[in-house]
Amino acid sequence: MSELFEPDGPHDHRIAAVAPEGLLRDLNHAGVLTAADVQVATRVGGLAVLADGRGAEHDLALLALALCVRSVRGGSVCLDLASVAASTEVPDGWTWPDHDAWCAAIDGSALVATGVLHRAGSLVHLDRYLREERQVADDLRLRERQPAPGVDLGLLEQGVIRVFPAPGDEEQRAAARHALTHRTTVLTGGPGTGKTTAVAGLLALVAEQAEQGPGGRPPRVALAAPTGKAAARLTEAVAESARRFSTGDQERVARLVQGAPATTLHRLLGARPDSSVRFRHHRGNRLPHDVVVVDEASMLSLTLTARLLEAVRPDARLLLVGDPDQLASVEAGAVLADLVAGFGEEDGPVVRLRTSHRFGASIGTLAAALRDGDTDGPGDGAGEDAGVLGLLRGVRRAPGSPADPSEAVGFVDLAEPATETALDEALRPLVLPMARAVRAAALAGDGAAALALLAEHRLLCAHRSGPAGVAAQNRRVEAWLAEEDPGVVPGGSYAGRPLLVSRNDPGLGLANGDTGVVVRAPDGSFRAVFATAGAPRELALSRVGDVETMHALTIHKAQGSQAERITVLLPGPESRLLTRELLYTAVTRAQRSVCLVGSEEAVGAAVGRHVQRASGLRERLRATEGPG
Ligand SMILES: Nc1ncnc2c1ncn2[C@@H]1O[C@H](COP(=O)(O)OP(=O)(O)OP(=O)(O)O)[C@@H](O)[C@H]1O
Repeated sequence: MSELFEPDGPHDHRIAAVAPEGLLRDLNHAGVLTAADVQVATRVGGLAVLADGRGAEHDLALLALALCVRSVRGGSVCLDLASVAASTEVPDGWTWPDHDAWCAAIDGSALVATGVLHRAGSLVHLDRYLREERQVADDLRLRERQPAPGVDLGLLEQGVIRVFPAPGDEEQRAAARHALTHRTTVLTGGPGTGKTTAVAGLLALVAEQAEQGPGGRPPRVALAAPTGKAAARLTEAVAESARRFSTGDQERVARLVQGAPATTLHRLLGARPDSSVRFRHHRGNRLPHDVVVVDEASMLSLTLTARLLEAVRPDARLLLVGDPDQLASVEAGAVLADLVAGFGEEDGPVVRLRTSHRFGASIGTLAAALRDGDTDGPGDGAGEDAGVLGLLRGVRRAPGSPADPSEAVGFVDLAEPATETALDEALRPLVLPMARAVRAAALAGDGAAALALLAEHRLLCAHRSGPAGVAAQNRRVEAWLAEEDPGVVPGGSYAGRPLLVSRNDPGLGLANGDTGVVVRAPDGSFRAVFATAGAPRELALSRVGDVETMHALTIHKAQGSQAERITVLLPGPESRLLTRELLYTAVTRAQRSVCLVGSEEAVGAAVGRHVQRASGLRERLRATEGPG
């Protein structure tokens, strides 16, 4: 979903200076198309006409091209002519072209003749995305047709029962059997359903099989994730999950992980300084690994998936792990959700874990209601089947009530629009005690304690700016701290200032998304201590470059991380960032309790706004032979 903008006036930079009269200009002035969308469409349209040698380009074809560019900007892989009308707000009096006339104009255009656009049914693709979509579907289908990897089935069965012995481990046993006996496994499940534990078990079983193989050579394993933070967490989480296993299996996992700690997918594929979409590993120079595991696969874009599939050896095992209901990649594509929908859950590579081993029932119930998009529930809004609002009404707290760690879900219901006073009153008891405790530990010079306290609570916002955004909450918490303690300088650095790393810095050993805190050293100077994989990392403040204050952070940045207690501050219902996926991702960051702060209207708006990313991938995967 692309965001609309409200032009400030005729000189707004998003208004195209030279848009010719007609459809494009109308939609640009209405804030549907940006100047860039219009300029790309008119420039490329002009070039296509020149190459094609016929007359001027048809307005309707240019409109499709501009909307394709807009769709990609909003995360879709293509434009869906059938749904664009329903999902796009247009000015009064605007009418969408007739579907058949639009298709005919596109088909007869120079844009199609020169291969810029491709139409199949109601989907219109830009060339690059069509090629990537076809490649992903073809590579996956080819992998499905490969002979199953050779395994000793007797040894596998013994191993599966040893690693996952309990009756409650059945889903993980099935996942491990699938992953060992297939080239491709798409392992999905909500938070805490034991995906990481299943990965750890799979590694133990692959290692055991290799011990019996020729030469006993250990398998070459790559663990990767789309972001540095998720990769660092994966290394730790796999080792941590293996603690459930016998000593022998723990050692198997430890040997594999120590030899190859998780890395970002970009680094695994071999990032090149000259290109962000081409890598050192590709079809002609495959990755050497026997097993490639990609975690947080909901964040995979179509382009990165295409590059991954062409780099993995055809006979290697590939395991994509993630929760398809979470926010998708910032770039175009919702590949994991497409794989789940396209392959279905029977007989294909998709294996789903359903039982949550982490939450108390209520966070799980709220997450499930959000996933199903159930606002009010089928009944009277109470009891087991209640929808999201029914559940929240049952746990409503008065603004100003303190955090209650015994309650897994809470809801502070604010009238719309929330005033500054109401926000202050609601947030203060939920956020300030922890900020104070972090400051006290930091003043005492206890970096480890300050980091541990910081990890207990996160305040999450949808937006960076605006009254319910991250920047305003950072200012709010700093003002509270400064009121009671003049040592806190709002906007400056002070003991207890929470930090969020905003750029990878391999030189300092910091990854984008790492968290830290400023502490007072024994000599009175300030130092920054970061929670990185392994031991905390302490640095002089002067060496730390790209960091932000983190009394609050965006839900997008929190994806892939967790905290004991989460407070979610909802923006007003009009916010177009507010979607079901966003709220689901926020709620599922909580390990013990979550409190939503906002209006019922905002909750309703989030549940009702389901991100639909247009893509042809699921249809391609459903078809035995792709649609071409
Ligand atoms: N079969 C099981 N029985 C009981 N507890 C389990 C089982 N599998 C995993 N757990 C525990 O449940 C918790 C969540 O497991 P795990 O981290 O593997 O889930 P996940 O799906 O990877 O979660 P995330 O949402 O963090 O990706 C962990 O504390 C783990 O030890």
